[in-house]
Amino acid sequence: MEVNRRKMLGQQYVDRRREISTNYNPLHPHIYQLQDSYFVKEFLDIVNYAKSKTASSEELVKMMSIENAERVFSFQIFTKTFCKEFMEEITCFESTNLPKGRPNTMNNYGVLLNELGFDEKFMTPLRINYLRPITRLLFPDWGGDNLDSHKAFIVKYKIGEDLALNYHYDNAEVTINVSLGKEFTEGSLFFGDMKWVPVDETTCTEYQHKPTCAILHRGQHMHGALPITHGERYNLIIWMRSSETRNKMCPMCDMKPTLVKTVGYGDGFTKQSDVSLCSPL
Ligand SMILES: O=C(O)CCC(=O)C(=O)O
Ligand SMILES: [Fe+2]
Repeated sequence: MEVNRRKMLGQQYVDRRREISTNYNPLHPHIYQLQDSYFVKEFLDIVNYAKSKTASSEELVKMMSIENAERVFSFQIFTKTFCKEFMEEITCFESTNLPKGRPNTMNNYGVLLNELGFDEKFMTPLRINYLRPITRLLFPDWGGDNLDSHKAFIVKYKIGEDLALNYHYDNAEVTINVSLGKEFTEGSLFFGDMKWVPVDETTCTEYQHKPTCAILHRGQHMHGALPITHGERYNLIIWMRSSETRNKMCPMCDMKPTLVKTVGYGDGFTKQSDVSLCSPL
């Protein structure tokens, strides 16, 4: 039953990807290919430092903001121009009648970026060449040095549509969450504790997103998004996965996964494009 559902989801992805690549005319074709010029200098400095032979996590975090929640770090990543063009691209795609898979069962809006064609030349080099040197130092215990796949998507909150996101953990070892804009009030992220800590023993802290900035956290660190009270909020979310870590235990059901072949990265369980039978969010 679950195997068939998985196969059907895989086929739906292939069909949507084909239909979108045939019929969608990108508004800003250049942004589908990652370039250094999309990043602010401070972020490139962080990456260069992280790549250096003598880099240490202690020195690396001094180049970032350390947030109130444990092991949550923030830094500016993209330029304003890039964020604007990226959001214009998403808005342009949203306005079409082309098919759209939604990021997960918690979001009714938003866009899966692999369907739009952002994986090969944008998200994959971003993960390998820029983010992994950082996660290698900050999250070695969560497969930070071998995050070998990802699921990248846009979440969107707007008055009259989705306003907030329930308290949850991600189907990820490490998550990066980038605020793209547009203009919004409220809508802070809140962090509790790791998922195995009872809720009544948890104290939450808030983080107010700032457009162009990224927040990096462990996927199993419980969090949610408070309602926006005005405007529109778009965020780029990349759930980064380590097959080595999750092949031993599925982060969603805490059991050893049973694998079934799929297309694309699936849920990131092996390097051979297989997917677990565990249900994602
Ligand atoms: O809305 C946000 O900033 C958080 C989104 C999130 O946590 C998720 O999609 O997993
Ligand atoms: Fe999340």
